[in-house]
Amino acid sequence: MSVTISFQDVVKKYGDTKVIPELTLNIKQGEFFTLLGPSGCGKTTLLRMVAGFNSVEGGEIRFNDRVINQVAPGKRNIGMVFQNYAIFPHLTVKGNVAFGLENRKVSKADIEKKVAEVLKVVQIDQYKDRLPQNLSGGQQQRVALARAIVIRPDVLLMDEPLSNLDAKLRIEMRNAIKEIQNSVGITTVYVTHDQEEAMAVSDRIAVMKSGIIQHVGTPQEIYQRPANIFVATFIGHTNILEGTLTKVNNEYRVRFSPGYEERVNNIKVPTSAEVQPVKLSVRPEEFIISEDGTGIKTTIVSSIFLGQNTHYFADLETGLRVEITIESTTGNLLKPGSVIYLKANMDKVNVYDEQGEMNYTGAIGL
Ligand SMILES: Nc1ncnc2c1ncn2[C@@H]1O[C@H](COP(=O)(O)OP(=O)(O)OP(=O)(O)O)[C@@H](O)[C@H]1O
Repeated sequence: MSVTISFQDVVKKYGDTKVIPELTLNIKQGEFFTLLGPSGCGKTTLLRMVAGFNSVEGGEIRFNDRVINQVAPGKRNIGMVFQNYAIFPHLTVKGNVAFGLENRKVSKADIEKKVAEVLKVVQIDQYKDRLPQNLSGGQQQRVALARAIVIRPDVLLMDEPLSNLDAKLRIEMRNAIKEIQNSVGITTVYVTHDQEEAMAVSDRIAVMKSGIIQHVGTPQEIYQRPANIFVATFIGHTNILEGTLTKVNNEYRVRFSPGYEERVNNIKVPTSAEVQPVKLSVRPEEFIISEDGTGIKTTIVSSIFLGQNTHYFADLETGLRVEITIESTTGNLLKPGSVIYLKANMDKVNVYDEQGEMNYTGAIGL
């Protein structure tokens, strides 16, 4: 049976170093939950704590209501998939998948039935008698996944399962993993440092930095309203511009510096300051070329034609280089040296305090 996983003030120390300080997080039953963050932020450490391979130095980890801090790894009913597959080279596909069940003393007839079922789910039943060396990387990863889910675990843990595959296969396999997880409904914790992969597979994502969760949300929430500038720049591309936020008659206006001023909706500011410096996050696709000579003055530096869109690099008068994505037209590309004026789609702009720690902007009709 699939379970909820909750972390309450969980601490991990290696020697005297706290790599995870007091982490609190709740993962829902059946959810596909991803830990995402740069190398060394503590994703694998946290996953290994759930698996029971790492000790817990403080707080509690629960499966449903049961505290599992002291439960041995073999008693947690967990399925695991790693980057290096870790399948047995001397066993056939069927033998690999049956292994966990044989260890659990399941009857022969039951093993046959369960293995056949799972091989169908992961779509490798036609290779059931092959040895792993005669399978592609993607097929081997399917075997690893089959082996993890055949025992009907309460929790499925995956640590960078796709990083050994080439780019095309990664996309194919991430779709397969998402579909398989959906069909079996096991609570899944997935670790990756690849933000695009995280967005593609997850119900929710926790973005981590230095052992601390920066933002937990759906892929849309995290992309559209990142909690702070670290998250905004880690997820997709964005431009961070300087500006000021002014309150006039209960209405907020943003001024890009240098640039122009425009009204913003959905702003919540904890201070009563009427004018304050802010940081503005504008994704490349949220710039609009202004036709009336007002806006943020920029000079085109270079362009990359990507088919449907053209990506430009341009310099502001301050020297700050920004990225702009514009739908390609059949006309000419903007040439290096061309001066254009930019405005931003204000509904999609994120307004942060001066430190970039707090997002003042509210939800976008999610
Ligand atoms: N056994 C250990 N002893 C001491 N420090 C460790 C140990 N394992 C990990 N660390 C440290 O803990 C921190 C978190 O490491 P962890 O492997 O969890 O990061 P990660 O986010 O999974 O990184 P990556 O994406 O590179 O795998 C790092 O600073 C790492 O150097």
